[in-house]
Amino acid sequence: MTNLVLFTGSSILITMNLTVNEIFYSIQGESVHAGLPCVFVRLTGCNLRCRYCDTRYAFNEGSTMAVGQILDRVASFGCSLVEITGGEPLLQKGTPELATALLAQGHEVLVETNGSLNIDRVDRRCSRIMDIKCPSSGEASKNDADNLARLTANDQIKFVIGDEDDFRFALQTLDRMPDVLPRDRILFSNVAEQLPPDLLARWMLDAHIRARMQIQLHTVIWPNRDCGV
Ligand SMILES: C[S@@+](CC[C@H](N)C(=O)[O-])C[C@H]1O[C@@H](n2cnc3c(N)ncnc32)[C@H](O)[C@@H]1O
Ligand SMILES: Nc1nc2[nH]cc(C(=O)O)c2c(=O)[nH]1
Ligand code: SF4
Ligand SMILES: [Mg+2]
Repeated sequence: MTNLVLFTGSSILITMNLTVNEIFYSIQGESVHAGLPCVFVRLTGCNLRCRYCDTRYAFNEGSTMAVGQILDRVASFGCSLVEITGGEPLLQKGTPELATALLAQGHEVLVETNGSLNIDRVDRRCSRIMDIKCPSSGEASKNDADNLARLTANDQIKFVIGDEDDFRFALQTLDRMPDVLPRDRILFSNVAEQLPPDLLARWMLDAHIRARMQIQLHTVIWPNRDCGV
């Protein structure tokens, strides 16, 4: 969707609209930024259907907003850290413009993506937090292997592990990966309420893994909330 904004004189600015599910201010619950106050812009729509997805409410529901409206809403929270998530943010044509506009306003910008689409659609000054989907998600065949060569030291990768087969898959993927990311930017998370975190911890310790374990912090803080946090 596009909006046309006409200026006096000869220049025409074309700006994009996006479909937004929710915008909220919370404690970052994932990534290397976990624990920091953060504004979340959750975009509508996803091209995958992971078996464990905790955000199905963002598949279809949303309202149209112009980039400028999103910037105003984000600014109202007075927080420098912003995450664009979804749904799948790289699906929407306006996401690159939104990310670059947030950077221009001085925000630190995280983009959470499922790894099936070209991550270079968004500015490399963003930290792209890229899931590598494991077999138990049912969507591992959608991983774009070319994304591994696009990662920069500012990005993060994430394996959401549902069982031991997923853990082995993650180890094998790391073995084959270019050595771009430091170990603290390689994240292993358990599928909430499916894989007990102590089991994942044991596997990671036994493998002497060079990666960071994560538990979704917001689900610990707000166990009974499934959106808006
Ligand atoms: C809702 S997704 C949105 C961004 C993008 N679609 C993706 O999958 O990365 C955000 C993150 O939540 C993770 N996630 C979704 N459901 C989960 C669950 N039940 N337990 C743990 N992590 C989950 C996803 O794997 C992803 O890392
Ligand atoms: N608090 C909080 N932190 C998050 N980090 C990534 C999230 C996401 O859904 O992408 C998320 C979320 O939904 N809530
Ligand atoms: S890619 Fe992300 S939003 Fe889409 S189904 Fe999987 S976890 Fe949910
Ligand atoms: Mg979430």
